[in-house]
Amino acid sequence: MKIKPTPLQDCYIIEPTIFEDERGYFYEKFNEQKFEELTGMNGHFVQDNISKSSYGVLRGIHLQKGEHAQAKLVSCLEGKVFDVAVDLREDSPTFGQWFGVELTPENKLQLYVPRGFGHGFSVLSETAIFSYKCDNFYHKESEGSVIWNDKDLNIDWKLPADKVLLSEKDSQLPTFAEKNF
Ligand SMILES: Cc1cn([C@H]2C[C@H](O)[C@@H](COP(=O)(O)OP(=O)(O)O[C@H]3O[C@@H](C)C(=O)[C@@H](O)[C@H]3O)O2)c(=O)[nH]c1=O
Repeated sequence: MKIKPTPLQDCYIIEPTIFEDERGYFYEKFNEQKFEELTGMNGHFVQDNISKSSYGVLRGIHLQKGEHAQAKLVSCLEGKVFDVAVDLREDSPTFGQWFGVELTPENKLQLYVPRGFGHGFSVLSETAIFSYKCDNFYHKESEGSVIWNDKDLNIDWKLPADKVLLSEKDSQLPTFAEKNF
């Protein structure tokens, strides 16, 4: 397992070590001990989520606030997504900055999105199955959010704007300046 830093503090790309032989391949998708050694972050995750989405779907930008804050370790099991993390920690040197990476089953990359970050992804393939671990439980009342097309964040979601498909909830989120995080 290799850890690559991103421009955002505490946010990492995780690249697995692949063992190939005549049968196919093997890799450790997650190893709590190695993850903690390499990142210095909490590797104890308590909830695993899966979502399936069609081309153009954009989920985000979401986080959980306060004592229900969640770090996420995210990957794509089928298709292709553009995954985005936004540093929403006001005391962070990278506050207000975003980072995006393509995740696919072929590149096998995972993104570690720390607590206090907003997270979202866009679907670039016909369908995509998205998988993520969370280090704190879902708590609906603690949801925070930023609208996907916020002018200050100016995120390039790699999708034509007229193809973007949002949930009812995600089409009415506050702006970055409104600070719902
Ligand atoms: C996130 C979540 C949702 N749900 C339920 C609530 C709702 O009825 C249904 C769909 O929820 P949402 O519309 O919020 O799902 P979705 O828009 O996919 O929300 C997710 O987006 C990505 C970007 C994230 O980062 C995640 O943390 C999460 O916020 O699933 C749970 O039961 N547990 C959960 O952990």
